[in-house]
Amino acid sequence: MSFTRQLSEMSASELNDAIDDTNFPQAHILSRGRNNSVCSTSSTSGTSSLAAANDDVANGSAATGQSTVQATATGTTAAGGDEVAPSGPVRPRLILKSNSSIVENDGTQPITPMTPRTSTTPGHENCTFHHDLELDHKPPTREALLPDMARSYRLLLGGLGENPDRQGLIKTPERAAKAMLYFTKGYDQNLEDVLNGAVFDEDHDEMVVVKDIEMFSMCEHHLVPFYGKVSIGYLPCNKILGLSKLARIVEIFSRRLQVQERLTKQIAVAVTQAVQPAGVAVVVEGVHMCMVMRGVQKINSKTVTSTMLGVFRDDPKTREEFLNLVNSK
Ligand SMILES: Nc1nc2c(ncn2[C@@H]2O[C@H](COP(=O)(O)OP(=O)(O)OP(=O)(O)O)[C@@H](O)[C@H]2O)c(=O)[nH]1
Ligand SMILES: [Zn+2]
Repeated sequence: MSFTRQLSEMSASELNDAIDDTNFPQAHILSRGRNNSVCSTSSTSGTSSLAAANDDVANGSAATGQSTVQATATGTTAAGGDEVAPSGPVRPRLILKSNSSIVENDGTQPITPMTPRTSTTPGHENCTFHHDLELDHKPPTREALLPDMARSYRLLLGGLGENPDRQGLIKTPERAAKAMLYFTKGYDQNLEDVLNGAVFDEDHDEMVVVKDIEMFSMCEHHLVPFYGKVSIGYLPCNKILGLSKLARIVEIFSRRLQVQERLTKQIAVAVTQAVQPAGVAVVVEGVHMCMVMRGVQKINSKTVTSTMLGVFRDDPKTREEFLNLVNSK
């Protein structure tokens, strides 16, 4: 497997474009699925006709895996319920336009141009992280950040009126710097490495849900933690993901400075990028320490965010099945 674009290299606006592409009617893209799979590439609007005038389906050759889409996106499936007959309507595959390694361009599809990512800052030409935030400062390795960070923490201690040289605090700046590097280690990870090839061909088209994945992240507004749990569901199109990789995807994006909404979206896009399923659903439940330890001090409040793509967005039955599974004890 080779992704030509890393998700972590996509800017925030590119991520949003990717999401939009899968959710809005204007973005319909129809082409034959990979390897003539029964799951076809398409956008996921529930309003469009994806009637691809597929003679293969009409003449019955769909059973041999030659089909594309002949039905609207909605109603082609109901996970855990109505089975899709091999010769019947097939489930549209979710795609990301921005990722040219996923879209099989038949010449009619607009591909978002790639933004050159190489830093022009001297000494930072080979930087591999922070690109998604478009930061100017791109040090060559994360560890190279430590001395500057430790100096900053030392200043901070002084600013608090503390004596950074007293015994208990002597090593605190270095410890704090290392801790902050750990809290943000997701900047150093990318989807392809994390997946480690654990994408398997499997003739399975029922919902896969991994729920209650612990998540620890850092609020980008206050630099204090928010934590909670993530539940991910997807409807495979003949490709499944190693189960642990869903939790690892959560780590990539939670171990950064975040807002919960973006975290939710990035996880959904990453799963899409990994297995091009018929749909992805992500629900994140978070407790924000900036609302607990300070500010409004609402210790029991929880923030719930969700991203529903593909059939999870278009088909209420599929969405309901996912939410029931997530909410069951
Ligand atoms: N949407 C969203 N907001 C967040 C998240 N984490 C923190 N915030 C909010 O970011 C906002 C920052 O608001 P400001 O008024 O600039 O900062 P503040 O004075 O510290 O705000 P208060 O927290 O209300 O005291 C607050 O409303 C936070 O609750 C998040 O993940 N998503
Ligand atoms: Zn906050």
